Amino acid sequence: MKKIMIATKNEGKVKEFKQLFLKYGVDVISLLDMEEDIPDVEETGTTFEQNAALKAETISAVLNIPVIADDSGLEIRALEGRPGVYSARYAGTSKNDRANLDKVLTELTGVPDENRMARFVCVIAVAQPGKSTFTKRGTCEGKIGLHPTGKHGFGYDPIFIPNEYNRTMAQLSADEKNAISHRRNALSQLEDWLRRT
Ligand SMILES: O=c1[nH]c(=O)c2ncn([C@@H]3O[C@H](COP(=O)(O)OP(=O)(O)OP(=O)(O)O)[C@@H](O)[C@H]3O)c2[nH]1
Ligand SMILES: [Mg+2]
Repeated sequence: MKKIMIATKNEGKVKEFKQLFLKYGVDVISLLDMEEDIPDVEETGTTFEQNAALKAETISAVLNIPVIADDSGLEIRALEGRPGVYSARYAGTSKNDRANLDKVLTELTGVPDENRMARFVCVIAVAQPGKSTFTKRGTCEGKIGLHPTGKHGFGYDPIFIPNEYNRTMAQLSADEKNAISHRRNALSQLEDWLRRT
């Protein structure tokens, strides 16, 4: 089976990519599979595209193989797009999912349902030795609920209600999330590259 390295240490992303790549006959490996410890790539960019490219290119250069990376996050209209690229570390550098979503809910206290619009964004970068890096962006539109609900997924899934659903992303099964997610929508745009690789 073909193998692809994803430059991430996020278990939630790895699990989803493993399932999403199955239909392309690709086995996903990640930094969590590496024996030697690979230091975190500092996410110094101000856009998802910059950070995804930074992670993919850094790890591709270290391993000298093609690498893809995912930079993703939640953009909330009433918060002018925050937490955005800072989604993983919104409540501090310890990357605590629960603290992050509690901070969002606190900031949205008193904001009525119709003003709680949000979108998940996922940018996938592909870095290959000797070739130019390219990126693809997928989104998933929805709104922020009033309370965390559901136990599937990761991150902000318990407070994100996708459009046309009355359940949070964390109440959807893995298959249901993978059919509509920002990650699915970004990966779909890589199909040509996957066929050629
Ligand atoms: O509810 C969610 N469902 C999702 O599907 C999702 N995708 C991303 N996120 C949030 O955005 C951060 C990404 O930040 P991020 O791209 O820098 O990743 P990360 O730092 O966790 O891992 P790495 O890939 O950088 O190693 C994550 O930590 C999450 O908080 C999600 N939340
Ligand atoms: Mg990160």
